Amino acid sequence: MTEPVALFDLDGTLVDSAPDIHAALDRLMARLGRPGFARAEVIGMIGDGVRVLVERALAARGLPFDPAALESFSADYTVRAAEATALFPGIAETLAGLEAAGWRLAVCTNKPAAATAALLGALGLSGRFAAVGGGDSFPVRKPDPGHLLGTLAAAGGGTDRAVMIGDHRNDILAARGAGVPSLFAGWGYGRPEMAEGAAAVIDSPAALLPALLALPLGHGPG
Ligand SMILES: O=C(O)COP(=O)(O)O
Ligand SMILES: [Mg+2]
Repeated sequence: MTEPVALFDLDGTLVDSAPDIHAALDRLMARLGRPGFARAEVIGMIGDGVRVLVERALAARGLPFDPAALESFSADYTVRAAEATALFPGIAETLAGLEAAGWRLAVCTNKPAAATAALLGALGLSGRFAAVGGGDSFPVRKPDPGHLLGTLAAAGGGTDRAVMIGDHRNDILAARGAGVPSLFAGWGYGRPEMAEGAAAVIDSPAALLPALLALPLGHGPG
């Protein structure tokens, strides 16, 4: 039997990345001669991938979508994604605890693969994950279950022994579509109503490890 797989969302679940996303959006706005944003506005724009993020930011400043702005944001953000971004407190212990319990770890994020790889590398997490599925790794992305299923397959796992942990409606919907249970990361960027359909809402990373280990994920390896 394959090992259980924990599929983690990235932004707002493993890492507090809003400061660097915010800074990169403000730099884009400065280049366009527009004012920057408040942190809460930026947090409300995160979750549907970089194209939608830039689209929302431009729209908030009365500007139409522009592929050049998207390219400009992406080039800047990818090399500066880890300036202020860190794991949420308690996440490192959660990952270590899962590994010690024989779980495989994976990342399923709508953040593009290049920025994801740069960020995980800067945080010293490269190699900790059996698979990393970015927002442009597959033809589809969350909430499409194909993103989760593709990441899970790359991690060598099966839907009978996997769980998705995420802070956005898209994470919960992708899991439901894939037939995988999900836990809602209450410490993240999503609004409480986005948890609908999750097996449970977890309030802090410290509470995540016991919740994961208590899940009935088929029969254990031994
Ligand atoms: O890039 C986004 O919009 C969100 O990324 P996430 O899927 O890791 O939360
Ligand atoms: Mg997220």
